[in-house]
Amino acid sequence: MNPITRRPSPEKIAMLNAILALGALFALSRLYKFWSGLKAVNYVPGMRSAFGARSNVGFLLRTRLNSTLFSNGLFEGDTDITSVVPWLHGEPYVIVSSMKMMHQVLGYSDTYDKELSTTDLFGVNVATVRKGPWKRHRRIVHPSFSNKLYSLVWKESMQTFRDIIEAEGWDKTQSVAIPVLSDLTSKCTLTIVTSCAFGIRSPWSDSIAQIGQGLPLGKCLELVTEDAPVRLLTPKWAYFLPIKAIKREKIAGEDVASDSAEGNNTIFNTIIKANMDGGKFAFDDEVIGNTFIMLFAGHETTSRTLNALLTLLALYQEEQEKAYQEIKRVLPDGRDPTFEDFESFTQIRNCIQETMRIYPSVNFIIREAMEDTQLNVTNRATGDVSHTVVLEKGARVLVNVVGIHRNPRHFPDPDIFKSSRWDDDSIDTDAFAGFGQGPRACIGRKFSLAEATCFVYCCSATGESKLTWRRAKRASSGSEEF
Ligand code: HEM
Repeated sequence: MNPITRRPSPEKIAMLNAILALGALFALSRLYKFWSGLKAVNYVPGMRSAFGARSNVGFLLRTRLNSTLFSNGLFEGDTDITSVVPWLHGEPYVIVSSMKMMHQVLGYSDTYDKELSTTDLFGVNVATVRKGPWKRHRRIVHPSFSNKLYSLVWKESMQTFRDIIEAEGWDKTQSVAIPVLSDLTSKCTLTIVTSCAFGIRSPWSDSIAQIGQGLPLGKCLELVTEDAPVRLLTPKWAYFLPIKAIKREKIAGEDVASDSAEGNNTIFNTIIKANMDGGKFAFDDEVIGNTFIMLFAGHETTSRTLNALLTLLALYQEEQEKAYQEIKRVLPDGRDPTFEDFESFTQIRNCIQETMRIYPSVNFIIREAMEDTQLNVTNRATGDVSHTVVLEKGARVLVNVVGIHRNPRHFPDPDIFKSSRWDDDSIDTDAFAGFGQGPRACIGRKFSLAEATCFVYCCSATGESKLTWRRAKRASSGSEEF
């Protein structure tokens, strides 16, 4: 064959050149990304990987980085600092794992602020905005978090548990096997938070056994999104108009300015009331954003905590017994507890806190440096400041909650579930970051503690019941039996 005829055409050569040039450009851009990442963390030693600690692509591909970083919590080395610098996708982070360093980052100073969120699903809200507008947002939501709301949380939690027992037929059987515990806790917390946030009470009609992997979150959100924007955007006088879309029974029947109805203690109603100006609603996106964030901030977090709590109580029978004895002590007459009894359940609260220490449902908290600053780095063995690291404006710091909670300097025998450590005065409770720290700490702390306390009571109140844990027959199914 004539070799000349085998030569690629000029078009092919041009295309090949273009591909090579693009490849070279891409490689250069990744090299630049890596180099600027190293600079951003000021060359703090740590992981150098394809994907960053919070890279969505990394999460999708389930890279080793994402799983090892947060499950181990601690790192090799002499200090409580490390870093992650990705070269393919994601942001570089300095990672801190001690109480002192956490306080520098999350404390009351203007040096650090929230990392700007790229997506605000339902609009700007108190959890995502930066310091400037944050005070206004916090003022919008703060009135909701009162004892009136916590009483409602308590009542709804009790009611939800009664619904579960009836719908699942737990009162007719000696033992209950829960195939996937997270299905139960997730549905439970969603039911409670939608009820307390919006006054929407969904019946526990679908058995969790039938639900399997999928939860009716979509259905709930559908209900919520149907009502909320209409209510928010409709002036009061418009309720009298013969328009079907706004003349819903729910909306038309409610006087949002009145305090008399019990349902008016929902987060939604209180936010609306707090934003009424001379009898008119001060409608805007912020009210929507701030109401919806409660669903997201308050649902999965509490669900994961309940999941871990029940599992740990089942594994540590003596801790479960202590909680049970406390219930009998606080309620000797066998009555159901009310929210007024909440503060008396100190043992249960210790168990919840200890669960959140070992398995925090928010396992890292991120801040961005608003100015050039210095971070005082603590020594792993002594806790003293060993050196300082200079960070430039824009550097991102990840507070490793798991790392702090499992740091033996703060919590001796960190891997052991020991509720009594919270009665020990020598423990520095400021090292607990389960609900965050500083001005941006969780506003829903008491909400979820009340919910979880009530849940533990309800579990023990179904007769002389006992939580036990059995390994699932099929290891891959992840099911737990109680
Ligand atoms: C066990 C359950 C919960 C955990 C572990 C949890 C954890 C946290 C953490 C760690 C923060 C601080 C985030 C940061 O500093 O960047 C936070 C903030 C927040 N949480 Fe929770 N939370 C829980 C339940 C709730 C509930 C039930 C609600 C509402 C109903 C809620 C609403 C919020 C809001 C609005 C913020 C933002 C506060 C602000 O920036 O001013 N959380 N939460």
